[in-house]
Amino acid sequence: MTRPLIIGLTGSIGMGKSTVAAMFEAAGVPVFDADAEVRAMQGPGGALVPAIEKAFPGSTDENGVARDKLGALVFGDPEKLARLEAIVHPAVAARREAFVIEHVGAPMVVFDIPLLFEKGGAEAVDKVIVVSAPAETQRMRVLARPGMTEEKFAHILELQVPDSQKRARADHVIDTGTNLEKTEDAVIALIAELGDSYSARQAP
Ligand SMILES: CC(C)(COP(=O)(O)OP(=O)(O)OC[C@H]1O[C@@H](n2cnc3c(N)ncnc32)[C@H](O)[C@@H]1O)[C@@H](O)C(=O)NCCC(=O)NCCS
Ligand SMILES: Nc1ncnc2c1ncn2[C@@H]1O[C@H](COP(=O)(O)OP(=O)(O)OP(=O)(O)O)[C@@H](O)[C@H]1O
Repeated sequence: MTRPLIIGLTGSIGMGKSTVAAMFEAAGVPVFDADAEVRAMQGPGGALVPAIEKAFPGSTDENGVARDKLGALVFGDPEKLARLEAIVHPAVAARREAFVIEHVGAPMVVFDIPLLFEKGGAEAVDKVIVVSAPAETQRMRVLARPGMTEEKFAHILELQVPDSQKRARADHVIDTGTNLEKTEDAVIALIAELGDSYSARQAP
């Protein structure tokens, strides 16, 4: 059986990636949510909790990883962030591979990966979709979130590949600067186009 077409879905903070991923899911495309996998493995009894406690003593409790505490420790300290990534990323990669095997026979699957360009992985997918909106729209969305500050937003942006570069490297860009209906129409049209490319791959 042919492996599904693997689509990497990415975009900078607040660009609407989660919303667009939900649109793919609603259209019947299986979506692997890297962030959700990380949260599950960092949650109560999660597989990564002991290793994270060992590397960052005091960063976990009975509810698993205290993400706000760990975030404050690692964002702003590249060496610590790299140490955390060395624990988290191989585990996510293993879950991703299991997901593909589970969906052999499906025409396509989406990997929702916030840091696809930042952390490598763009070469491990067949197509890259970048979700994007004007910078001012992104800014308004992000600053409206509870607990977000100008400083935190600026710092996260610094850690992320700029939107312009992501757009340039994408196979497809989904614009979320318009309304949800237009974005959904774009998602449906793209699924049809990618489905055609899958059929072509299967042709003898
Ligand atoms: C440090 C943690 C616990 C902080 O969690 P918290 O809920 O406070 O923040 P959240 O995950 O929402 O991240 C906030 C912003 O920072 C960005 N970000 C997260 N991890 C990283 C990273 N390794 N490098 C650059 N940016 C990052 C996110 O994309 C987001 O835009 C968490 O981000 C984490 O475990 N990160 C390491 C694992 C990782 O790389 N995850 C990304 C998906 S695989
Ligand atoms: N056309 C659109 N497409 C997508 N999202 C939209 C659109 N119009 C408005 N929005 C809103 O923008 C916000 C985007 O948030 P979302 O959580 O999807 O972003 P994200 O890129 O996943 O963010 P993060 O990387 O921070 O997790 C949502 O509140 C969503 O309702």
